[in-house]
Amino acid sequence: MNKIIELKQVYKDYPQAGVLQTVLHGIDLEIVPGEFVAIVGPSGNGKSTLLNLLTGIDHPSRGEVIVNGTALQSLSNEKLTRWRGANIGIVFQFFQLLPALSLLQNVMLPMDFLGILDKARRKARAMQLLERVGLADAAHRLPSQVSGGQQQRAAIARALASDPPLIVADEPTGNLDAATADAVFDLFAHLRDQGKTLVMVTHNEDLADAASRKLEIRSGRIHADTPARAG
Ligand SMILES: Nc1ncnc2c1ncn2[C@@H]1O[C@H](COP(=O)(O)OP(=O)(O)OP(=O)(O)O)[C@@H](O)[C@H]1O
Repeated sequence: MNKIIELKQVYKDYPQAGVLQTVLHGIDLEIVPGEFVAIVGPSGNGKSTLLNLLTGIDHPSRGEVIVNGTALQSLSNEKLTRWRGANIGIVFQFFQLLPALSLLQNVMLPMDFLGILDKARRKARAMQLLERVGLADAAHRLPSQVSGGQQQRAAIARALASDPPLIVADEPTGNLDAATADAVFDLFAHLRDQGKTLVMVTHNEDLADAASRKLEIRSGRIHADTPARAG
């Protein structure tokens, strides 16, 4: 079967107090299109590092990362940025909204960057995405004028703007109250029904249980790789 993500013997070392520490130890992983993967495991065990590698935000010390048929280390930084915009929707805490732009402009940004659609359609699509995450009324506000949870939802809308085949999220419900977390949960279920691939780190057990596959990372290794629901 074709794969959307392939990691081959991926290692990541970081210098810590002048000594090289291995944070990921030879990860082999294949994810096929349409999978909904929850990455779980204790804090500090390499989950975010793994997401950074499979989005090309960081590179492995050794090994290969291939996403949607592209070996990420083969791309220049400039090409990688463009490639990422078209292929991956990212929902990370530090991938923040631009403070000087309204939520609507932030959601339009990936489409502006890639030159997708004409301006009127970009705006209509961005508005539609904001509606989907319950933010139609806040579309013209700046990020500083809405709550952390609303910013998080706007970031999810932005991640979907270029209609990427892959969505990668780090704690997507981390900042959200229960009702909003449920709305995000429904949105992800809808994306799964559309055949999108989702890879997310989550401590939310409901979200992890709704995944089709659960990867447990311990000490930089895949400790368990299981279908999240029986059958
Ligand atoms: N840029 C970096 N430089 C040095 N060490 C780093 C860097 N990024 C991560 N680490 C170290 O790598 C290890 C794994 O970190 P990582 O953030 O991947 O863990 P995590 O499982 O995502 O944790 P959490 O659930 O708390 O987010 C930690 O010991 C961390 O201190």
